[in-house]
Amino acid sequence: FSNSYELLILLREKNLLKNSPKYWWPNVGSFEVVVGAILTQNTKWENVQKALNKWKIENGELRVEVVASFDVSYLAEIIKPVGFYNQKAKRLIALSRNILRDFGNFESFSENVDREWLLNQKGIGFETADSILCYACFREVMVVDAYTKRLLKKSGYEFESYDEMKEWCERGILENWDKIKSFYEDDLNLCFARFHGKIVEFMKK
Ligand SMILES: Cn1cnc2c(N)nc[n+](C)c21
Repeated sequence: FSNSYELLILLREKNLLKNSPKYWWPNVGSFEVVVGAILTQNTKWENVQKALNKWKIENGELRVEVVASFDVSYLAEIIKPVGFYNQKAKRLIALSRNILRDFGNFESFSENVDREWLLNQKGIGFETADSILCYACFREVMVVDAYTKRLLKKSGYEFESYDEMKEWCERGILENWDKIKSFYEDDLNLCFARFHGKIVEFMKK
């Protein structure tokens, strides 16, 4: 493939998201995605699901107001399966408090947050910030991760930086946006959400 549009076409034929939620990440558009994006750092997704399921059994749906009120030891106990649980608990509580301080609630955060604000939060780097923007805030931005890097490297592409790889992934598709729109029946096509999900599922096989 010579650009990301052609890569998307190749991946689409493999029907990689048939067992996944519509936009791949479970509960897109929710605060749960923000939590999952932090929890999944340096661990397997299965561990994140374990921690989230345990959490929801005890506390019901994840809400930013509730996390902001947790003490670190209580949250660390719940998220133990993901590793680095004290650090992640501290960061999730601080992030939740900053969301309430700067935006008032999750809905306003989802509409108004930008990458800079996220990158200023402790424990949020490029991949976590872009995951939150894409899957929690419905922004058409591409998430690139170790799977993306490996796939592109295998196909002969080398990049100097995260942002250069992200730009390559976005450019090819944006240049063919009119064709893309015809693929997806609904308006909210979150193309990059599916594209990233397909790459991860392809590389996990
Ligand atoms: C949402 N999400 C984040 N990281 C994931 C992964 N590695 N594998 C599968 N899923 C669904 C994931």
